[in-house]
Amino acid sequence: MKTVLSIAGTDPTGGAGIQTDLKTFEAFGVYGMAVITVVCAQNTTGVFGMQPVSAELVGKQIDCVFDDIFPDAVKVGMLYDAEIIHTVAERLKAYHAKNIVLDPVMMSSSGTALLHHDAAKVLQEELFPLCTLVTPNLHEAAAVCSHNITNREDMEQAACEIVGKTGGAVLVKGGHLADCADDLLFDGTEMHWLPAPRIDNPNTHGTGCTLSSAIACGLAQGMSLIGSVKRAKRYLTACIDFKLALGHGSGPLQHRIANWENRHA
Ligand SMILES: Nc1ncnc2c1ncn2[C@@H]1O[C@H](COP(=O)(O)OP(=O)(O)O)[C@@H](O)[C@H]1O
Ligand SMILES: Cc1ncc(COP(=O)(O)OP(=O)(O)O)c(N)n1
Repeated sequence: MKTVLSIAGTDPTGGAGIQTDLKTFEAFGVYGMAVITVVCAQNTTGVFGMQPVSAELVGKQIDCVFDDIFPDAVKVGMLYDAEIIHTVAERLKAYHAKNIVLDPVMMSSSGTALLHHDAAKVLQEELFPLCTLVTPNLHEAAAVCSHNITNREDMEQAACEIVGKTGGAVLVKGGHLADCADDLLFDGTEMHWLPAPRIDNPNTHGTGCTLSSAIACGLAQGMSLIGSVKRAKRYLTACIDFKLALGHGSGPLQHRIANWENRHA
């Protein structure tokens, strides 16, 4: 049995964070584990409160996992502050964790900051270099590169800049592009565009969490990086296209989809 660990925050309505990560792990048939970094009071309409877990307890949770069931891949999501980032980076390094996929969560779609303003630098300096893949959306990539990213040309430039800083691979997600949902994978050698039509669906809460978790599953299962990303994108597109309608805001995704493997992204 392949095992995947998510280190992330929570969403009691199940749309984002740990809850959606575990649903994704289940859909891919891997054994899912979870270390909680911050408890969030959030739903489809917004974020109403956050209580970080102490960095010490985050570290102990990670020890409990790695000392007992060593994960084949790790997905890292919301980390909240510099102290938690530092602890997570220190532990992942000490355990020689493999196949680390980082979704550098900074802001909710409703506009709430999910990362302290002084922590983005620590994230880049301490965690990015440990990762197999970093998956910023356009806003997160812009924060890392310090310039706006609004089109495919900007995305290619940002991908080069981010790989130049980290040495690992980057997936710049195009979910916030105006007319399509094309993502760009750059591994330092080749650029791979993953084209996808923009699906007319306001319910896209947790798309970034789902995508990064699905990629981690592929890596855990021994797939190549490009193979894992393409399969994850196909799965995510099917989840969005199901058009589940729950809640009063930007709703969550459906995770149990029949025959999604046979669909084009
Ligand atoms: N309306 C949509 N139609 C199709 N794919 C989408 C749509 N919205 C987002 N995606 C895809 O969901 C994934 C997450 O994208 P994005 O929204 O950019 O990240 P985040 O959730 O981190 O803000 C990407 O693969 C993106 O292309
Ligand atoms: C606990 C937690 N983690 C991450 C997010 C953000 O989710 P993401 O899939 O990156 O994007 P949106 O749902 O904001 O479009 C979150 N809200 N909570």
